[in-house]
Amino acid sequence: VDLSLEWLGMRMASPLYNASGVMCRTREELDAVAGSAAGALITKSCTLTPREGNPEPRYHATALGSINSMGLPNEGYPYYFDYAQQFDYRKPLFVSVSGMSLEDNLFMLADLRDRHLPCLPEINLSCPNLPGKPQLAYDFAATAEALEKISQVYPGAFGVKLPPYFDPVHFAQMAALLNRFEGLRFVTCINSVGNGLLIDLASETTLISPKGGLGGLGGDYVLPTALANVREFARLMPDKHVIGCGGIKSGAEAFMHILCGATAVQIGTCLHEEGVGAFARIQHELAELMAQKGYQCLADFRGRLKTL
Ligand SMILES: C=Cc1c(C(=O)O)[nH]c(=O)[nH]c1=O
Repeated sequence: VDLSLEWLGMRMASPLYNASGVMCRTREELDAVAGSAAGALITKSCTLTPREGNPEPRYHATALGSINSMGLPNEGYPYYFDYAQQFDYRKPLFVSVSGMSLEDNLFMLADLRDRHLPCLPEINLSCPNLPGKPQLAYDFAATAEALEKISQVYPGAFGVKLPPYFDPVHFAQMAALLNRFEGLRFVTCINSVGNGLLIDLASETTLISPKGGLGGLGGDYVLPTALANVREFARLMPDKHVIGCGGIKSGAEAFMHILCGATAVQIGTCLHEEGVGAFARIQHELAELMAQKGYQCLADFRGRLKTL
């Protein structure tokens, strides 16, 4: 069974890598992912200057997934761009960019452009946890304006991290918008399902502190929404790649994301809870499942979900 893939001029030995935000804030974490069975790695979304993030507790895992309101804690963009400068590129590296404003994004992307590095930017349009800041990608006009400016500043291939959408009209509107941008070569679906609320029954208290306990959901809670977003955007944007993210904890969910059309898949909550060993485990499970089904490679089943 062959788990390798080639896309946008990059080769990956495995379709699995980390979701931005998990196991990627420090050099040590990034090196751990780079040294694991992961097929690629991506950095924590960065801002112009370092950020502490929201008050703790700001992450909590349950049997069904996770809730987080980290608040974009990161070392500042030079830290990650310097990491990208010294990286050996034995596997693809992506840098996640999530400026606090369009100007900040344009500034960081111009710096990245001028470094002429092999890494690709994944521009985060969907952070749900900045108090007072709505998710950009839920404002279609603002998203169009941002992508116009980004395309003018950044000539290379780039991707965007999208929030989940929940309405066929929104899938269609967003896809039509994104299809206008040639340089936009991939979308990562989905970011956490924003502003959920989890409660500790015994103490009658929220599980996390920021925003009155509201946070982005990951894990089993979000798999159906993630699969729907992957399938819809893969269908509506046949010339772009869709990276699947959301609810992957075994070979089965990785298979489902690829069946929906995902080129590669990112692991968040499961990686946070299990550690980098999750990559080899899930990869093995995926290979087993493919062998049982008689598939030799990912292209044998990618995007082949059948409907009734
Ligand atoms: C970049 C901020 C994000 C964060 C965060 O740092 O709070 N959490 C998420 O689930 N998704 C994000 O995009």
